[in-house]
Amino acid sequence: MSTETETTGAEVGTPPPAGWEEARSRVYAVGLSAALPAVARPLADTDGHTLAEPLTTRTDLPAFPTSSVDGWAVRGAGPWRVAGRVLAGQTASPLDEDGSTVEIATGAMVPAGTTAILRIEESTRTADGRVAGTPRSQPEWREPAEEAHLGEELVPAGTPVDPAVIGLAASCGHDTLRVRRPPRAALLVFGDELLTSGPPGAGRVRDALGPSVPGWLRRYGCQVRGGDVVGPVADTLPAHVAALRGALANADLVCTTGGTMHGPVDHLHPTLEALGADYVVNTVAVRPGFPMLLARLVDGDGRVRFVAGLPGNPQSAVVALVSLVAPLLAGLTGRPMPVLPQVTLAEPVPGRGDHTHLALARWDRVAGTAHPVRHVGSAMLRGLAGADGFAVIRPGTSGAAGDRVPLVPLPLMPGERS
Ligand SMILES: Nc1nc2c(c(=O)[nH]1)N[C@H]1C(S)=C(S)[C@@H](COP(=O)(O)OP(=O)(O)OC[C@H]3O[C@@H](n4cnc5c(N)ncnc54)[C@H](O)[C@@H]3O)O[C@H]1N2
Ligand code: MOO
Repeated sequence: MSTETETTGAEVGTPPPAGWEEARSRVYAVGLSAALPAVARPLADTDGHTLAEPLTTRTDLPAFPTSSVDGWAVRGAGPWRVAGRVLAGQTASPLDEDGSTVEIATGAMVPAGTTAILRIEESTRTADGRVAGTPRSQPEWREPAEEAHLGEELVPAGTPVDPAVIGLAASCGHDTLRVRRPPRAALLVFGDELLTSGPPGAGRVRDALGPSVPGWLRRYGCQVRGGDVVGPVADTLPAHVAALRGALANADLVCTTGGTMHGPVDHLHPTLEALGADYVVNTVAVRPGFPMLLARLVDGDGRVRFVAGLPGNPQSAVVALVSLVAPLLAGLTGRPMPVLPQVTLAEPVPGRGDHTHLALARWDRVAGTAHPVRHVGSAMLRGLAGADGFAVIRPGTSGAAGDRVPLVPLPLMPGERS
């Protein structure tokens, strides 16, 4: 296996851990260079995809002068003689004579020659059947190109496609969009000590990651199918190699949990070596989560897939997701590198020496403050379940109340937490 940095001397062949920010940018750049192919998809099938090119409008928006009320399109001074009717969806004949009007529906094309539109509820009829009333002074129709000009860029490439983008694309004439699909992810859980049901005890713990990591991956926009979650995989090298080979068949990204260190039954590194992977990042100077890694495999036909090694301690596994997997997925889908919000620490947070400290915190978005939570050991999940993200305490510093620091958010959905 190739390693891209020099050795420390302490352990020949082992590169020093990457700095946390350096690891994130390296992973993002490698993801972007392996971005998923751009494909044309029918509009209704693009939710959750990413725009591979800017969204531009195929017409002026609106494409024609459009009535914004039900009423009378009039020409000149009233009362007006009724010359016909124009409904939404029809092309309107011009109003040729002063003193004439056509009944007009909301959304209908405004006839050429119209000087005003009179709302239906503000109109009356004269004894001889003509229309009378005083049109409001402000225009009651939308001018062509009021919203956008033909060819104008409305949304940049790299934007996640959501219902608002889909609606906009439809309204300006698109049948398909060029998009990158959601990455497909798989999960392998390593550890013979793991139970998949019932309470822990007698040296065994419940697998907390098999049931939870797919939900985080989906919240980051991945597709994870039921059959893509495998484990616990037996703690032998052949079982690991077979499981990883199988998972890589259909996935852009395989996450593994546990086995990242060099204990007697930690097989991840030899497995990666057996499959010919190379490291993008191998350990990161962050606590918790230090042994996290990202490796890359390139097929004979040039297809690139990634393996994210999440440490076995459950909170550390989530730290690896927010630290490495999130920027990788942004790169793979051609989205921008996630920008971290700045928050004000509400309480002091200790540093972790030369390492970045990711400290679980509740984020008060209104006040812009981060409040450290309790129960934050790397083997614990209690603090995580009440947190919104991790406050970032830079190497060689500690956080004092009032300090401004970045926060890495958990990919929670609206309505989750407060
Ligand atoms: N000699 C050293 N030992 C360890 C070091 C070190 O620097 N030197 N680092 C520690 C750190 S930091 C972490 S994090 C862990 C990472 O270990 P692995 O990724 O190899 O994970 P395991 O050894 O398989 O498991 C660690 C821990 O987590 C529990 N675990 C594993 N999978 C799950 C799961 N799916 N659900 C719940 N709990 C899980 C496992 O039972 C262990 O308790 O290494 C330290 N050791
Ligand atoms: O860094 Mo380990 O990931 O402390 O638990």
